[in-house]
Amino acid sequence: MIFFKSLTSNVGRRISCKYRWISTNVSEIRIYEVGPRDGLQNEAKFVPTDIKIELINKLVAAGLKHIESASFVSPKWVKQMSDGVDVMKNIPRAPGVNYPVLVPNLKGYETAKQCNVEEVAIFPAGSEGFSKKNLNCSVEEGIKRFKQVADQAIKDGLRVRGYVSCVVGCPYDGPINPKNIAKITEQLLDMGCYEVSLGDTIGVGTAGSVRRLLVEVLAVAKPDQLALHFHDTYGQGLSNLLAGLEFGINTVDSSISGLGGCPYARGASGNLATEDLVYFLYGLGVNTNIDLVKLIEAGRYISNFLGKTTESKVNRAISDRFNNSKDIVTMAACIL
Ligand SMILES: CC(C)(COP(=O)([O-])OP(=O)([O-])OC[C@H]1O[C@@H](n2cnc3c(N)ncnc32)[C@H](O)[C@@H]1OP(=O)([O-])[O-])[C@@H](O)C(=O)NCCC(=O)NCCSC(=O)C[C@@](C)(O)CC(=O)[O-]
Repeated sequence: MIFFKSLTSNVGRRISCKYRWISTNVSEIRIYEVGPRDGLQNEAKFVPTDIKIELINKLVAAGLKHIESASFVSPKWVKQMSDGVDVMKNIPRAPGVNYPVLVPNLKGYETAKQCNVEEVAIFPAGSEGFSKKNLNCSVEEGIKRFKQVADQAIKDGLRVRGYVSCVVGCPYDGPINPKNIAKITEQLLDMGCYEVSLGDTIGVGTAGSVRRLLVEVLAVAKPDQLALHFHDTYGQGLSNLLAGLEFGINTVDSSISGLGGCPYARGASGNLATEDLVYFLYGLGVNTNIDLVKLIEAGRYISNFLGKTTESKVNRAISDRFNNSKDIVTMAACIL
């Protein structure tokens, strides 16, 4: 804890010279797990509903409190998410756990409402090219459509989270001007989103481009209204995260086993792995209240089902060397 505080304040001082920004202390991080949605939506092999539910239960058992569990998008667009209703109706909802879902329009919202969700996420794009490919509309049309969803959800007493995707780069339009992202962030906050998650959808960001982005976005939002959502395509996820933490942002999206990617974002790969994030935060002395051993088991569960090697380096390092859970406990205890 002390080390982390001194790290943030030192880096904060450096940033304040260049960007006139004063860092806040971040001693607790809120993790927003996106594995069951962002993680699975790009998987070619259909994951049966009971496996999705078991994955969510394992993530709850590991201590995660915010788990994006499904999306109610068009099944013609993303077949993997077509069983969202069954997932949401059959998850045993644990007290104190938030199970948000992603919705693209009022039709998806109505389905979400029937499933008794407490939070929905809306997701305009940060670029015209990606908006067209992912939502079949312009950025402006997308904003109008999402405002209808936000208005209705707020009227119904639900929480609304916003995403902006392609915040650094777009596979169709190239580099993105941070001012455009700040404008969309402001529009989402004006609609009533309690938080806006900044998505580096194709994982091209670096600590430098993330800092430039945050300087603009933090002109319209407070750090506690933002979340960081990094894909790890170029291996920059953790360094980008550190750049974001320096600005006092304390909500981070991640995906179990580093699963993830968007079917409509060419070149997108997995999200920052939750196991790597938790290990990294433990190292900084930041409180996560997550059981790393149970998290590793959840990652192994879904990777085994998919027949894939985990994308989490932490999970791989531990799983490669130790094959039974007693050894994993020993190893984890040594690391921490
Ligand atoms: C927005 C649409 C629907 C427009 O798609 P469209 O084809 O323009 O819409 P439409 O209104 O013409 O509808 C086409 C058909 O889909 C149906 N439909 C329409 N809406 C729904 C719905 N909600 N639920 C169920 N069905 C729906 C509708 O009823 C119709 O069925 P038909 O009459 O042909 O039988 C489509 O483009 C879509 O679903 N896009 C979502 C794509 C997606 O899920 N992408 C991945 C998530 S975004 C992401 O991963 C990035 C993020 C958030 O993680 C951040 C980051 O990583 O950086």
